Amino acid sequence: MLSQGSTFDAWLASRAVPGSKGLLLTPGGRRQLSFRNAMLAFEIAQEAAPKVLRMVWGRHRLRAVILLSLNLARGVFPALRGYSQALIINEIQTAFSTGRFDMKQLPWLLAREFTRMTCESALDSLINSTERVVYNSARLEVEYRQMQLQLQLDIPTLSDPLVRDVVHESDLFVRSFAQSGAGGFGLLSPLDVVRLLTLICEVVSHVFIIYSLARTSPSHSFILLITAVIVLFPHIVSWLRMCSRPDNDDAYNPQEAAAAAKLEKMRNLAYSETHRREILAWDLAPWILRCWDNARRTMLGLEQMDSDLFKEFSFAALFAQLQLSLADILAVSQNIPLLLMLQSSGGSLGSVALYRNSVQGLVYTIREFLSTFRMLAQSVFLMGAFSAAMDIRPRLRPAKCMQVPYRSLKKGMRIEARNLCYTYPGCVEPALKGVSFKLEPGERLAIVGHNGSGKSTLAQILTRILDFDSGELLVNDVDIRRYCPNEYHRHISSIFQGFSKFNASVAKNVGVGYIGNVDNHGEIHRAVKMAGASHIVDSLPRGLKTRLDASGSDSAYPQLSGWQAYPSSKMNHGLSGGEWQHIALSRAFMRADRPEVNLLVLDEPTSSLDAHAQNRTFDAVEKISSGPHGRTKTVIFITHRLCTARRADKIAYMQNGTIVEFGTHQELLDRKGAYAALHYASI
Ligand SMILES: Nc1ncnc2c1ncn2[C@@H]1O[C@H](COP(=O)(O)OP(=O)(O)OP(=O)(O)O)[C@@H](O)[C@H]1O
Repeated sequence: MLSQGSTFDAWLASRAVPGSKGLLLTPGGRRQLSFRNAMLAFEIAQEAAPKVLRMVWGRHRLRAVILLSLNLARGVFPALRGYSQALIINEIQTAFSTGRFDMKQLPWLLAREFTRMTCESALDSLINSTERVVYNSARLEVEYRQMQLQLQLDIPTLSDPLVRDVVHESDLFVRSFAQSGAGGFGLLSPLDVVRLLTLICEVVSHVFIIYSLARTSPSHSFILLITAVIVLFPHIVSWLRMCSRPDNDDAYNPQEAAAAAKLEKMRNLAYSETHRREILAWDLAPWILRCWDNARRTMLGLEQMDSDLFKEFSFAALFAQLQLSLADILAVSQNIPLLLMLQSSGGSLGSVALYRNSVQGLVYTIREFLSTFRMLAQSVFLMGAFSAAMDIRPRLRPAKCMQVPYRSLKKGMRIEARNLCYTYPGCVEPALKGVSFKLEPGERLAIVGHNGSGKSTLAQILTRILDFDSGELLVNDVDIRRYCPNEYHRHISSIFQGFSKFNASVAKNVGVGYIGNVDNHGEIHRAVKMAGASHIVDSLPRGLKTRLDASGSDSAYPQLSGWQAYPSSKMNHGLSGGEWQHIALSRAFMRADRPEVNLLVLDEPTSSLDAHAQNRTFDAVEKISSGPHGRTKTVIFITHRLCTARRADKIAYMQNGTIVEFGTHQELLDRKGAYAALHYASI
């Protein structure tokens, strides 16, 4: 759940597309430079910055202080460099103008310059090594927190699009922590504020030098005025240019925002491995490319330029010409202060060189400062997202005061559902309507019904993957909402309809079913055997070590001539649908027979298996869920095959999101209702 604090509100407000009602910038979209956004950034920084900086700087407090001090010191060095070099030039000039070449001062000045250079290099390398430690530990901290967040978010929490967006931008914030502003995505982390301080220091020292030099001239006010124009003009021009032509990748109006969303969708589709087969089989490539092209054109403003060619061309050309002319005038005018200074009594070649060096340094530093500042301003919004994301509480996790420890029953799990209702987010029609049933520990329940009748939804609610909207679900006579999902999951083994396939070895694919035994090949072999999959594993080239191809592509393509051969040991092996189902069953069996597991939930576990394999699987389930003294686990399975349903103690027949018939196979047949009709139709 998102805690709606002021950081979150300000972050959300910053994403609003100007002039649209409720349209938001795509996650990661750059915010416009405006007064409103500046205020929002300030609001976010006020609340989030101390929190984030405390989090990341806490790891190396002393080093962080050293880093800050060294960076401030570094800011003075460019001015010192100019000053030291000016003294050397002056000494040489004096020698030439007086004709006395003893130059006693020169070795001393050169030694001083050499010392300065050595100190600067030493300082730079000290800063780099300190920066590496501080940045990397900060990076580790934020990356760890982001991973932790990502792993604890449950499906109901992630079904909120705002949560997904805030997590996305939070992830971008984490990526901005690549060392020393090299963010990789043109992002800067808040730690790069240090760079701003260095640049401010540089500006101050250059200004000080220029002022000191100009002071000696009678026309110092004029020199300072011209210098200010020379220094500030390029920045004013580039600012004006930026205002007239904002960055093309940013969506600042509703059409661009819609295009950005479409662009993202098409890009995801093009890169998706999951959809690759359909894209090829249905020849979707031209359509994807066309949609992408249209969206990209809108984003880049190319359509508008095409239709408004003359206006765009003339404006751009005029602007560029104007800029060039003014730049020429300024280049010439740079010499005016130099001439004035040379005329004054204190004017010397050294001071002229120093002035030039400082003016150029100032122009460069201000440019650096502005671009760093602009990037940092964007990172403030990402920092807001990170800070808001860290406060997300997974919806399924109960508040501490509500939590109850799970207590196992010997014979399995007692489950009682009372009037459960659930509607998927964004849907109107409920998927579950007033579902009620009761299961005693150790009982086996088969859920049957037509497609879309709510069977899988019910399975996900029973396994606490989804929450329900209303009603009650008691597990061992306790409200399921009072159990911590992690703890509850320890007592369940499940297979879902669209089970996971990993691009990993067979051993890993099976072993993750009980992570404590992920490397225990003995246990993995046992689970594989229980699932009747030994013959599949034995037929693979490297047995349990064979890497599987989850994308469904055929790994046995012939090597194209001229292409570097990929070692066959690294090639992933494809499996058939039924073979994958055996792997998924083995995974579920990794934990199914553990004593702490009280419930097995199997959603169509044998849908791709042949009749023999299906019977063997249900025999295995029966064996796993029974001990020498009777049943030990409750079993719930979903099936479309009524011959397997009759193996259960009870059958729930679902229709339109609710259980319309509930009882034993015989009771339901005697009732002569929907189940009986389906049963007779299937034989
Ligand atoms: N993620 C989802 N978002 C929105 N609606 C969904 C989602 N998943 C399922 N539904 C809808 O909920 C209803 C119940 O779906 P459910 O998957 O539970 O049916 P089912 O009985 O398991 O179907 P099947 O036998 O085809 O697997 C359907 O109307 C379906 O369209």
